[in-house]
Amino acid sequence: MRFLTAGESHGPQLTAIIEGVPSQLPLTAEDINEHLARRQKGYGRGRRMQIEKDQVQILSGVRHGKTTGAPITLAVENKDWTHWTKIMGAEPISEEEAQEVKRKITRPRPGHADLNGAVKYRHRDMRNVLERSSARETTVRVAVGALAQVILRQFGINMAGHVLEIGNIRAERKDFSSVGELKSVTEASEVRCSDEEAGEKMKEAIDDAKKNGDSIGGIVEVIAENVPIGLGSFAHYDRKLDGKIAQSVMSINAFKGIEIGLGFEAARMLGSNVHDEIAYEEGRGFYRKSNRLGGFEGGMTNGMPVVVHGAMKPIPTLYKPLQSVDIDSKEPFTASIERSDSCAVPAAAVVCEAAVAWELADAFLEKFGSDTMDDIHAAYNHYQEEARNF
Ligand SMILES: Cc1cc2nc3c(=O)[nH]c(=O)nc-3n(C[C@H](O)[C@H](O)[C@H](O)COP(=O)(O)O)c2cc1C
Ligand SMILES: C=C(O[C@@H]1CC(C(=O)O)=C[C@@H](OP(=O)(O)O)[C@H]1O)C(=O)O
Repeated sequence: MRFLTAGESHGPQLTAIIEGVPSQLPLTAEDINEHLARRQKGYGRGRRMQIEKDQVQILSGVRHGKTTGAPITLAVENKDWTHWTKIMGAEPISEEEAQEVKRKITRPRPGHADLNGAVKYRHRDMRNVLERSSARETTVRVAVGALAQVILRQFGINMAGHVLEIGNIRAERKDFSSVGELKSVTEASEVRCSDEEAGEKMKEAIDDAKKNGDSIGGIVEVIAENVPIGLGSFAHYDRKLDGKIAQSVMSINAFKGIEIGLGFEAARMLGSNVHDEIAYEEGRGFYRKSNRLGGFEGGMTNGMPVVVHGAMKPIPTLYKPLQSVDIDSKEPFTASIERSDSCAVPAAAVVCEAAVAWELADAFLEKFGSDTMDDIHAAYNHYQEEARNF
């Protein structure tokens, strides 16, 4: 599969075109809206989330609730667009009108794409950069990830994304018997954290940051269970699935790090405490007694749950302004802002889940075929039987 997204933060809509989705997959807008609503929630978000009510429109590739195998178009409206039609319209306008509508953005915000994008594309109005580099785009990436999860669920692969850390507040690890259980607990929490006590402290940390005009980041975790052995390949660098997941997660706005399993911690430990010993049981086949490596060896899944961590930096737009330099006057200034999230880590957990879901679903279809669901089920069942009896 492949997909492209298009759309600006304050333009009319965000759009995704997804190619390579098999036919006969049951798919409804509700399957996607559920995830869009999850992304909008979470403690620490700014006023924009009160304006938007993200709902997908399925504009092609689905008929009477089932995919046809043709490219699928998903669109999500920006409700805020009504306030921006003049500023963001596609029709040409004169210099005077441009002055009237809104002055050019010439003050780059540290931590954003503004300055690099302006130099690269030679824009003197940095709105041309910030509109597309905004994390508003993650809306439609979540829509694409929701579709990927519909595919995965057909094969019993369940996923959850949740918050492990906000600033220096860390959640206590709890044992859940299933990803579904983890998901229901975390969705009930405003910070999407399974540890109630830590969750309250996380909210306080977000409040403190906000009160001080600051922002705060954190770490999210995504878990996928019932993933078959052998998605991805050791055979070539660009087929290694852990590498593809890393690219996808790092492409999320404000993500500065990714770990699979123990991740960076593995580098500080001895080998005997890192590697997952192999066991065998008649009827079940090979399995591991532990899952420190997060379900990956040799760029391939090993049948254990896939465990991915992503680190999000604090939101760059601060009410406590940072120093910058105007690109026209070359004068220093301290940035002022109208609105911003103070923490978007709970929302980012949903985005990270979508990124991992896409890569897993793509690798799944690469292994089991991608034309029509019946054929994929047959290939999957045959392979799983072989793997159990290997
Ligand atoms: C869900 C989500 C919401 C975000 N909201 C904001 C925001 O309100 N204000 C802001 O300055 N940055 C926000 N960001 C982060 C910026 O989009 C991001 O830092 C910026 O585009 C620069 O990209 P980089 O941090 O990946 O280098 C958000 C990120 C995510 C994932
Ligand atoms: C719109 C979303 O996030 C936006 C991401 C964002 C940024 O700079 O990345 C800045 C803010 O937008 P605005 O400047 O319009 O308030 C966030 O609200 C969203 O997540 O749907």
